[in-house]
Amino acid sequence: MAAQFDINELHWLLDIVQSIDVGVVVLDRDYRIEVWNSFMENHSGLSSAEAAQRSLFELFPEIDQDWFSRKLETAVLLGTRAFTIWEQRPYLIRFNSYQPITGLADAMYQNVTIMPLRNPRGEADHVCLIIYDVTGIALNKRQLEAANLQLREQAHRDGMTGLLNRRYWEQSLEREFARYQRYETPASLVMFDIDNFKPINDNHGHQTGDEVIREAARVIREHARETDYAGRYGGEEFVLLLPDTSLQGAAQLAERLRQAMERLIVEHLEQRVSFTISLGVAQFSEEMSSAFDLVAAADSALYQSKQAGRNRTTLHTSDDT
Ligand SMILES: Nc1nc2c(ncn2[C@@H]2O[C@H](COP(=O)(O)OP(=O)(O)OP(=O)(O)O)[C@@H](O)[C@H]2O)c(=O)[nH]1
Repeated sequence: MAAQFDINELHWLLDIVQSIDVGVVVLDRDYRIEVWNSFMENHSGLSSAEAAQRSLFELFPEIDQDWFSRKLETAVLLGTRAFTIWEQRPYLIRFNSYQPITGLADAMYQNVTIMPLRNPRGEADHVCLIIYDVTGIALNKRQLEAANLQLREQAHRDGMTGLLNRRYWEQSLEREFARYQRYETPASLVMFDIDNFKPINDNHGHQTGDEVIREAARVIREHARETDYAGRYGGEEFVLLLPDTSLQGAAQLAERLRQAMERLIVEHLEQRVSFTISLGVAQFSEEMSSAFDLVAAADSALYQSKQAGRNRTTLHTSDDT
């Protein structure tokens, strides 16, 4: 009677293992498959008869054999469970993901438990793998991370132009100044302001004025390097901080910017507007005690450009201070 009960129990357990929504695989010590439940059948397209006695590594060459066998052998040696998680490796076996809404994941993300199985003599002569589909969790986390990154990025940007906003740009300036003080790496600043911008607004309207500002920002982006810090400093005032750049290098870039802006025709709401900019260029120097001394130096050079008739570049030299 008791034996009959045990067999029933075994049947139930087998039924449960067959139908649960996680992958169950049993391997012998040569990595040949002995148990392959219906989750594994459904996702791999291989019936348990087709998988039986086949080597896991032959059937799924995408498995990193060195890494996986090291993990599994350690679990057997220590007689404890081991785990692999999607954050370290997205999956053990590449299964297509059928996440209905997202369409973001081609492959199923998996967590895997590796569990040594002992025979009645206490020897771990088989290993059970339990494979969890964690695609939903992984995607949620990835989307959240991407959204947070985007939010952080947005918090650093000026909404109209996409350039760095003044607050973040000033933080970058202070970091660059600290680097200069520590390692004496040169850095220069190009600061410019659109000439006679008020009449552009007055004659063509505020929206066209905005478009001019956006176009000027686009030109800066075209000329700046990845490592430069291009920011909108005020209404129609822009800053371009150039790490590892001498005054002369910055002056060349300033002239290229000036000429590019001068050539530009902004077409907006059936209006065609051209404009010029006045620029000031300065570099970090020994006598500067704060990062903002660089802004003051470039600003005073910019002021000289305005005084001298606009549409020109002025370099700040130490004599000016
Ligand atoms: N359309 C638009 N106008 C802005 C924005 N921010 C500032 N302004 C305007 O820009 C104009 C700047 O004018 P001013 O500082 O007098 O300088 P300017 O007319 O460019 O003359 P100079 O700088 O001396 O060549 C002001 O009329 C501001 O209202 C903005 O985001 N959009």
